[in-house]
Amino acid sequence: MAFEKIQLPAGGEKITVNADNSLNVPDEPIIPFIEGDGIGVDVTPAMKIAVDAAVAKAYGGERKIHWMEVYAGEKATTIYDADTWLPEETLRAVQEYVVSIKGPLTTPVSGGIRSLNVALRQKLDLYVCERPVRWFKGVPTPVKKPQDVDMVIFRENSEDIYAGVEWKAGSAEADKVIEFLTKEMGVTNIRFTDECGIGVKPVSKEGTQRLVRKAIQYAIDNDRESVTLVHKGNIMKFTEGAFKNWGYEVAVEAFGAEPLDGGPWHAFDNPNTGKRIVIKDVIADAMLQQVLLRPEEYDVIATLNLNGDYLSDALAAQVGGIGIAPGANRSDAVGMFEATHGTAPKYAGQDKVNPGSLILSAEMMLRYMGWTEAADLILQGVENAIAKGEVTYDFHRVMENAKLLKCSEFGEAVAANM
Ligand SMILES: NC(=O)C1=CN([C@@H]2O[C@H](COP(=O)(O)OP(=O)(O)OC[C@H]3O[C@@H](n4cnc5c(N)ncnc54)[C@H](OP(=O)(O)O)[C@@H]3O)[C@@H](O)[C@H]2O)C=CC1
Ligand SMILES: O=C(O)CCC(=O)C(=O)O
Ligand SMILES: [Mg+2]
Repeated sequence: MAFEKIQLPAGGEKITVNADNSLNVPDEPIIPFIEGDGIGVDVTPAMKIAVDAAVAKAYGGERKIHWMEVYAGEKATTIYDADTWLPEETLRAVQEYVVSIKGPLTTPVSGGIRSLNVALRQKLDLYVCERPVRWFKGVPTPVKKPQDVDMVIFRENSEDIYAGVEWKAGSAEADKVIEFLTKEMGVTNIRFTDECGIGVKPVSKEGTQRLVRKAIQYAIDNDRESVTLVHKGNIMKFTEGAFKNWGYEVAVEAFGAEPLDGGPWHAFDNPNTGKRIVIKDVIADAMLQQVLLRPEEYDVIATLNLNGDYLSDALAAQVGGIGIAPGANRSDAVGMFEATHGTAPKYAGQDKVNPGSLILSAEMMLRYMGWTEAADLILQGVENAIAKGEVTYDFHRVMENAKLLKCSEFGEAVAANM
């Protein structure tokens, strides 16, 4: 079906998906992108500069990305109409073209959609939010040994309190739910039943296990030593506690893990390398201090939606901040790559912020497409630019003798340093 507002690029083809969810990536794929609100106008063009340069250098003209702009957020309201934040054809394009990339989107202050970012993930069932956290030499950080931080967060992306099942204090709906809980479910410990907001936290076995399975498979494929299930199961027994139990269960049933020293930790041998992979769990508050004090003990992390949101920004700070923290939202085949940071409105349009987060998200995208040579060049470009002290304001303000670059100039520096 044709699109109404989305313009197809002059050339290029669709990426397609095989029955086993592997991708067929043509030499000239069409990649949809959402520019993003706020600093999206700054970081998205800088990302495209770096990616186009990496692809050109890696494949000498034999491969090329054809970018196709699709709309969401404030830009969609100007292209479609004032109430259209997430057009149906954007969802269709992202699904049909399989691999896409997006800038940050503002959560509208009013209107039906709670968060466009969350809505995109839920509508496309992008249930894995993968956020790798590693340090690049030369990046200023608040910790003494940032090189010890090398973790990959697998954040469950479709459930938990992000499902948005909640009712405003004083509404008829909230009152009705409170009445049901107190009168029919025997709940006696809602402290103040008047003017009380109510939220529901759904966490399912299927939702948990499909996420944990991906995290363990990642550990196998990438020769990682451990997968840590992060939860607050001591307090939220039937949601976060169940996440932990179902996580161990999938390790046993799908990967043959066995209890380690009587449990609860488990382990199994990586079928590719023969090395042991440990499955362990840590309670979420303790985890926030563990990753600061003993980061070398943590590798792949599998966690619920809200814990993953907190943990990914906290860990990003340890390696330089969210200006350089990348991410991917994935279903079994569809991948939408996006920065960890938001729209940083006070910097919008100033060509100032760090595009590193979106550039490194594009690096994940290229690797997902199997274009590893181009992905490696992106890493090289980022590493070399930073090592030379060519950085944006966020790093510059805490570095000595560095050269202050604009956002677009950092994109060009990545391209020049491959
Ligand atoms: N996935 C998404 O699209 C996300 C969207 N959002 C949305 O973004 C909006 C703003 O959220 P907010 O909480 O302010 O968080 P932001 O991530 O937008 O900004 C917080 C601070 O982080 C720093 N920062 C963010 N991005 C960069 C960058 N590229 N380079 C350097 N520094 C950066 C800035 O710090 P400093 O001021 O110290 O320089 C900035 O003020 C909200 O509407 C929120 O809902 C939020 C998170 C994710
Ligand atoms: O959608 C939002 O506004 C916030 C999303 C977010 O914080 C994240 O994805 O890390
Ligand atoms: Mg966040």
